[in-house]
Amino acid sequence: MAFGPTVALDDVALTVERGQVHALLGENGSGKSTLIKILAGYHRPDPGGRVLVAGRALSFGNPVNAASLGCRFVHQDLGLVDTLSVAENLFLTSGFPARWGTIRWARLLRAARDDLARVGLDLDPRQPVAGLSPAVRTGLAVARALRPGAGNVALLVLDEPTATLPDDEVRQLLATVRAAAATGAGVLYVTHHLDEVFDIADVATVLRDGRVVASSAVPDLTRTRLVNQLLGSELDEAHASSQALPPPRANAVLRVHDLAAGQLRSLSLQVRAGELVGIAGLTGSGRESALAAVFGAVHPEGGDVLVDSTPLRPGHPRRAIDAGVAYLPADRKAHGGIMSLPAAANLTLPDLRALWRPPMLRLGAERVEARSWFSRLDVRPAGAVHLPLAALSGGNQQKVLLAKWLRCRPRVLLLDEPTQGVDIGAKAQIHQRIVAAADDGAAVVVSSADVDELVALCHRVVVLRGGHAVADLSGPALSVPAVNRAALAAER
Ligand SMILES: Nc1ncnc2c1ncn2[C@@H]1O[C@H](COP(=O)(O)OP(=O)(O)OP(=O)(O)O)[C@@H](O)[C@H]1O
Repeated sequence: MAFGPTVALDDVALTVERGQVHALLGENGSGKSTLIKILAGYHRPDPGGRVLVAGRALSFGNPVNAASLGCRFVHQDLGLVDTLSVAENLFLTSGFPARWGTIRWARLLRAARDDLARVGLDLDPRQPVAGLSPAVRTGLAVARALRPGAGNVALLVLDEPTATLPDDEVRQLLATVRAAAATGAGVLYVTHHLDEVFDIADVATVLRDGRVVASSAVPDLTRTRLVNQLLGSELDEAHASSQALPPPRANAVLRVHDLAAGQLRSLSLQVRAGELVGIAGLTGSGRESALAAVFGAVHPEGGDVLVDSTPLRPGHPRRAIDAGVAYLPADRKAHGGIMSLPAAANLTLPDLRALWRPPMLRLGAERVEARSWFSRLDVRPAGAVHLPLAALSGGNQQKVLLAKWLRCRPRVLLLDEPTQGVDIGAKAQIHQRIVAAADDGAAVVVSSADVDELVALCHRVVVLRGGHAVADLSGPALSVPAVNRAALAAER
């Protein structure tokens, strides 16, 4: 299957067995999403290929046929309705049990309990979805996909279900995935996390440049072998992420005092020029809203933010940008970029001054600049600056959005989940760029569910729990177990 000159998939063959978890891995842009979109009936591949589901041929470009053959998909966007209950969400796609035009609630609740038990979820089906943790929400989407009322399930496809989940929630979700395979469905599981492959997968297939480079039984694999299959060369993973950090300067650039927003009750923080500070915490700890509140993307309920001793006006992101603050949000599709605009335009959007020759924007110069950032962050395909952002793979979109803020040479760089969806090689490149921005004098704050990432990347890590900072770890006290201990300790 090709998009113009880009061959996204080339002669791909794989078999997912019933009752097994089959991991699908590959660098950003290697073709994973394209394969899933073909299975889901979204893309029609070039003639010649075929897909059999439980022995029956899939009719390409036809989502209804994919569903009737028993293919189910849990995409990164889970498609849950927050204002409805767990039970109502379960029945949304398959229809509610009804008699004489009235919903039979008792029957619905009974069936919902069975659906939840099938994937090991201990939930009250009457509770609203809005209050559920991300892992439980994903588990609920899995339970919905496996509902017997929705027909026989032959294949369950999960697209990076753990991309931004904290460790303890990943464990919870993996148990749900195991339970899903135990129901007899074949599970195709897309991930960038190698640990998960060894935790739950029976088989791992690796794509590179649209081709299958290896398909191995997981017991026959080692981590090094898998990394080599992914990257096509040796990569010293430890070296890639843990690097000697340049020391921070003396002057505090960012001062946050008693900030409150959403689940964040009180955050006070000083970040010096050249300093990399991590923010850790479980779902609900206040971590998710912390950086958005500092930037003003959400209106804080209280507190002050100062950049170089000048207070920012709360809830006014444009003022924050003018003061030299850059913010990469966690949800790149909703808030991070404009998917329909070319990648080059996304890159230059926050600061067009150098490209503006009234009454025209110098589009040629914009492309030249975008190409140079593409090469610095190894965005692929290298010549794709003119393509809409939506046409880049997820990990490459993330690199473009990071480049957009690095280009502004911010005084304060706020990064929410900066390496979500990026492959292990690209993660190391992104870390190097973030360290370079700090070395250039930026005060950097990184919020991430990935504690390994924070410990490898930051001078110190502030741990949030119950909306408050409960630990500030640095030097020898900074380690993955220490951060996890602080994040998990009993609520105050
Ligand atoms: N609609 C499209 N138009 C043009 N090119 C596309 C389109 N969709 C995908 N591509 C290209 O096809 C290739 C494969 O992309 P795909 O999204 O399948 O990668 P992926 O393995 O899912 O990557 P990631 O891990 O970053 O999500 C990439 O080079 C991508 O830019």
